Amino acid sequence: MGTVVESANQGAGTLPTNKKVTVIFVLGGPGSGKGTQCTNIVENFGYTHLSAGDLLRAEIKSGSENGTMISNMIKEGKIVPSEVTIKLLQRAIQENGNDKFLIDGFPRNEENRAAFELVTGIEPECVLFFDCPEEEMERRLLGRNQGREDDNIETIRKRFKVYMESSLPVIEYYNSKGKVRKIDAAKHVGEVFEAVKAVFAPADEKVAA
Ligand SMILES: Nc1ncnc2c1ncn2[C@@H]1O[C@H](COP(=O)(O)OP(=O)(O)OP(=O)(O)O)[C@@H](O)[C@H]1O
Ligand SMILES: Nc1ccn([C@@H]2O[C@H](COP(=O)(O)O)[C@@H](O)[C@H]2O)c(=O)n1
Ligand SMILES: [Mg+2]
Repeated sequence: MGTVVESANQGAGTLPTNKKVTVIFVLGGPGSGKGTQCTNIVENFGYTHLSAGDLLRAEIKSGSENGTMISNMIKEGKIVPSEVTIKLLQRAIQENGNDKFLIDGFPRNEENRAAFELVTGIEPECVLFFDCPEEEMERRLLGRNQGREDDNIETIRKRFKVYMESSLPVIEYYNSKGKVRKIDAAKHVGEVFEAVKAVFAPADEKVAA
């Protein structure tokens, strides 16, 4: 498994205001544990976590003119038009003092991927892929209990279908570019994080540990 080495240019992108940032995309099926592991990465490696789903849910709560459309899409497990999600991500990056971001749950389809690259010029440093069997993801989502409107069996099945048809091809695209770091996400949280740490910790630190 490769390591994440911060460098001046590789994997960094420049936003319109010339803010130079390092971005890691965090992908995997619904309930694979992306948010859980991002919290661990933030605490240990100084990244800022941006969840596309959380930004969309906050946009609904803010009373935005797009709120009803976003809410309907989420209830149906569908992917919101890229321009909406990218604007939210761009704003969050610009407003944050950090220059290292975990972008969780994005890009979700080819349109997300291509539009983000075109608008921001950002290429991810790497893609963390949380690989988990569907039956385990279903069990986790049904037990999550966070009041999410899409954590019901009907919507969960739609989300799995969208994941298989639209999101997996994006992971395959990055895999073909050698950017994917695949993690077995079916294990316990602590074990999954051990595998995540191996991606982030530079090789010399691993030897010293
Ligand atoms: N390795 C794990 N083993 C068991 N339960 C887990 C594990 N990782 C996360 N969970 C639990 O599974 C549920 C889903 O986790 P999480 O919210 O991190 O997934 P996610 O990939 O962000 O999902 P979504 O795509 O729906 O946002 C949560 O209740 C979380 O506590
Ligand atoms: N790039 C994205 C990300 C998410 N959505 C919508 O939000 C829902 C929840 O996303 P989570 O990552 O929090 O599970 C998702 O099912 C989509 O409806 C999106 O449209 N585009
Ligand atoms: Mg999540």
